Amino acid sequence: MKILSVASEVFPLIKTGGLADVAGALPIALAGRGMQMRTLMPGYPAVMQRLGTVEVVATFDDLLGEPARILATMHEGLDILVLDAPGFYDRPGGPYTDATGKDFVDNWRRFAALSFAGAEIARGVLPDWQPDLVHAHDWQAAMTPVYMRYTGLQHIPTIITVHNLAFQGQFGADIFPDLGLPPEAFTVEGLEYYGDVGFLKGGLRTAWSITTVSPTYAHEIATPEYGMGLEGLINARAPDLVGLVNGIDTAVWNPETDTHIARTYAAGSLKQRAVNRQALAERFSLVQDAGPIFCVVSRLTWQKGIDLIAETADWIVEQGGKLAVLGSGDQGLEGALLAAASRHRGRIGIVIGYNEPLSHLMQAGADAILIPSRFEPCGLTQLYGLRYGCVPIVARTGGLADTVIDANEAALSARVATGFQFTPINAEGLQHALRRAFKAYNEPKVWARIQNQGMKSDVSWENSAAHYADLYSSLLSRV
Ligand SMILES: Nc1ncnc2c1ncn2[C@@H]1O[C@H](COP(=O)(O)OP(=O)(O)O[C@H]2O[C@H](CO)[C@@H](O)[C@H](O)[C@H]2O)[C@@H](O)[C@H]1O
Repeated sequence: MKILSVASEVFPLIKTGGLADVAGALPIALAGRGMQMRTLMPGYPAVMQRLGTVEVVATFDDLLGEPARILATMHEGLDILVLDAPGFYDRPGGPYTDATGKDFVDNWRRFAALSFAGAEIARGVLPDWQPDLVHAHDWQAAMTPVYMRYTGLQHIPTIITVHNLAFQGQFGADIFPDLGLPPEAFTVEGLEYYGDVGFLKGGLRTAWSITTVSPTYAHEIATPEYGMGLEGLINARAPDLVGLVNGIDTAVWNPETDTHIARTYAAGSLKQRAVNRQALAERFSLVQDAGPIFCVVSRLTWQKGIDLIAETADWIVEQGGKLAVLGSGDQGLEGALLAAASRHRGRIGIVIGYNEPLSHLMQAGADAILIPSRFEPCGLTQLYGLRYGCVPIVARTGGLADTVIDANEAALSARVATGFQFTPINAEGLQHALRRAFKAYNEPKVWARIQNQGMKSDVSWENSAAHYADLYSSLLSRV
């Protein structure tokens, strides 16, 4: 089976968040099941620099206003198609924002172009490869099924995966004439969204099937509380919606072989973690005492509940805990955390920025990872935590609820507990979970049992890849 995946970021070529991890790991997991997935992504400067040998497989004189080419290459086992369109992608900044962090004003055109190219590949513009099915990720690729629907390709199955409904790609109606679509695409059956153009809305309306990244989130987004205005549409499409929990790349995230950590270890040699713990404490200038180190690796945003961390930081220190935070994002939250760190030197350490190797050391050295998200479609850092014996303390929402087994009395005695969950999602809820975590931490046998059980959890792609493969097959059987 030939599948085209379309995504705006793919690890290890470029990553700003969890989407990249998933877009980079799923093709490899599917390869073992006889599926050939090629991934179309934009040629940002960071991507172009990393490419080895490329072959030009298609050219466009005018792709929504710019000349463009599609380059084919293999990169660390991934079959990549790069959309090389310098007018759209060759500029300083990140994938979506300029160097000052502001969204590019032409993001609608940049990602409509990506989607347009995806639809052209589905039409057969590559010399010897045409996909049987197209799988688009998030709003940046969501126009792919829209273009396919309105340009005569509706017979090819399409899937849109929602990694985060909060990001919808909504733009003024004035862009519509430049999208190269027939007028009927700007109706409630297509792109029209409260008078605007909604890229994700259009994808959700036109794709054959919708997936999101956990069963709980699939239920949640059908409610006004989590639906972000799209709950009506999500409900209407409920028969075509499924929640499939993400896996992680267990080769990249493997404490037995990880080259980013100070000492490798396995479930049977958890004592070796102490070396990583010490390296972590040094990196964050934390005192070396017996109190637990809680870490946070996250975008620093309201979604991720980082304000709850700031609110709880003093209390954690009072209880004898330490806090190591790696992340960047909202300036107010960065400021609040930096202020907490300067109040508690040696007890709270903050690194502002994005640092992939350091994120590995944190999972390998911290005792627990805090994830107090207000909503969390799946969450990956709790899965890394499980794999690394870094006990996850999570809000009971979305994929966090689906992947962590709360250490309540029953789960502890049945030896199935892998972490701590809390609700309501506020500072009191978090403190309550932390109180339970401190107690367990002070009973080394109990803590080790939770760590060990977590390390036994299946966080690989095996299960999910099988579900995706079944979904692809069932869609193809409808052709
Ligand atoms: N400062 C930093 N330095 C280094 N690494 C950092 C970092 N900040 C974050 N990361 C890394 O970025 C990734 C973030 O993953 P999350 O699951 O939290 O996803 P995110 O909210 O980006 O994505 C969305 O998509 C994913 C994938 O489907 C869903 O799991 C999630 O719920 C949804 O919100 C992790 O690999 C994490 O280690």
